[in-house]
Amino acid sequence: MRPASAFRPSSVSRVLNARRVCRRCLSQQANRSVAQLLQWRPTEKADDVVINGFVRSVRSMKAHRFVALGDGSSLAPLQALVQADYAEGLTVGAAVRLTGAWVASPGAAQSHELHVNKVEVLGPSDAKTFPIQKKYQTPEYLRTMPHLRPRTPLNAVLLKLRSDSIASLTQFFAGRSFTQTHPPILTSSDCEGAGEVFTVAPASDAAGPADQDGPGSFFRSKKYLTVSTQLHLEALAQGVGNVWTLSPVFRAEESDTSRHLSEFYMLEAEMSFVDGLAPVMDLAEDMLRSLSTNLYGTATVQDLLSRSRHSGSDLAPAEDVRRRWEGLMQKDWPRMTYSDAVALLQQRADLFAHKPTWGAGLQSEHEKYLADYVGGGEKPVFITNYPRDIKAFYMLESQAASSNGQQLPGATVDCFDLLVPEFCEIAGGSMREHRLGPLLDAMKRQGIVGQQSEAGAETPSVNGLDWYVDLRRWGCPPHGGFGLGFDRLLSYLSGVQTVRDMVSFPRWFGRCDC
Ligand SMILES: NC(=O)C[C@H](N)C(=O)O
Repeated sequence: MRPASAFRPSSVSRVLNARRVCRRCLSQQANRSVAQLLQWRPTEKADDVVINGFVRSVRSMKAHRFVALGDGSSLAPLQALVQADYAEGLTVGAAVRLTGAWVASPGAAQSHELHVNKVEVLGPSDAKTFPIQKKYQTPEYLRTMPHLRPRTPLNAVLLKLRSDSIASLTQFFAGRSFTQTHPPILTSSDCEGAGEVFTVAPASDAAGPADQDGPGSFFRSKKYLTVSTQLHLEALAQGVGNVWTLSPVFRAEESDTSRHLSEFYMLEAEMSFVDGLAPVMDLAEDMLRSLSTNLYGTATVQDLLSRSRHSGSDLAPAEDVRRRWEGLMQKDWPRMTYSDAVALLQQRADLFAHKPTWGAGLQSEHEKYLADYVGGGEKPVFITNYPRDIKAFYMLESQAASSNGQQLPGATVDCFDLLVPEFCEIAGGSMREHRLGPLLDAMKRQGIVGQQSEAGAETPSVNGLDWYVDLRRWGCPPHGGFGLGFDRLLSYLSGVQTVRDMVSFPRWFGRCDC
């Protein structure tokens, strides 16, 4: 315990010199963050430093209090020393403004601390009922109060990682002259054809699904929340060339897993006049390498990587997460065809619960093996040219026979899944079928073309996708693109084990709390 006099405000006026002017600039900055202040390590005491924040914890000594103050800008809190007689209202959760002297700290846990001479309680908090505590709280418990969870230091750093990532990606695409677009959220069709759409209707149509389709309904036919903006991006790419978006998408999957959400952000890019799959994969690879290289040295990422080990298993060990960043920064990610991948898996069939079979989708145990084995447990891996019959109708049939020589041209499609170690798939893309006839054939094969023609229509009804078919009628160049699960990527890069804890307000099967 230190004597109270050690943090009494100094009234000694000092001669202004250049260094002092600089210090005054920082001390008077109105919106300086805790992170910025923690980086400032002056050798002399700096008076009149003002900081806003929330009280994370209070440790009471006889004559004074140690207050840990956070504002979401860093995992580490700022330590403030407050005389006991100034400390009224300094309770856990309170929003406060503290003014004092910024001085070197004798404690080992921090280089500097604030010796407070003025306390303003701007938003009081009843510490007895405030549910967020400094001690470890399980992710399951914190998920029950998503409105308060952003106040936890980890959630705040994750929000910063998200923001920094968006800034970096925006810069990447602008540097390549991609146009950022806003495709619609309400759509007329299920893009992937997988039937995992939410329908949209006014609350006044609550009478039932029958009311949501037909001339009496709000939109005069059934509408959905988008599952992927790809189809609209294809239309936009015909207007302005290469395009991208970061949009919310919605999937009514009844999967209760750590990797699935009902609402998530998908980064999607579409390239126009592109002759093959390789440039599309190059774009995805360059984008992720640029993102990881740009962000690795930032305070946010270093904060995440230097965190102390949590007592729970809700965060991957920092050294594993560091390896993920390093893997993304490496060049020349392996690319392997699905046929070669299945052949490789079949050699190790003894390892798997599901037998690897050509023509079936890869199970996550297969993807995990491929990511670990082909990518050496570090580099992401592209698996390409999956069988046509397990992929979406819009993918371009491969012109060559399958790489194992056993399948004819057209048995596979020009597509890829991007697998990362531990997490498996984070992105998928393809060349799109840009020719009218083959596209209609694929839609028929997959049962997307409706039974009866709409009155006066020249072609059979294609379940709300007539406009998509139309894009092939007038100047449709070869094109392709990909979609990347943004929240899943951020989970991978932060070490958060479930995507539900990556998103502040997660929605998944059975849960949409506030
Ligand atoms: N833009 C894309 O290629 C993403 C694709 N439509 C998907 O949902 O996986």
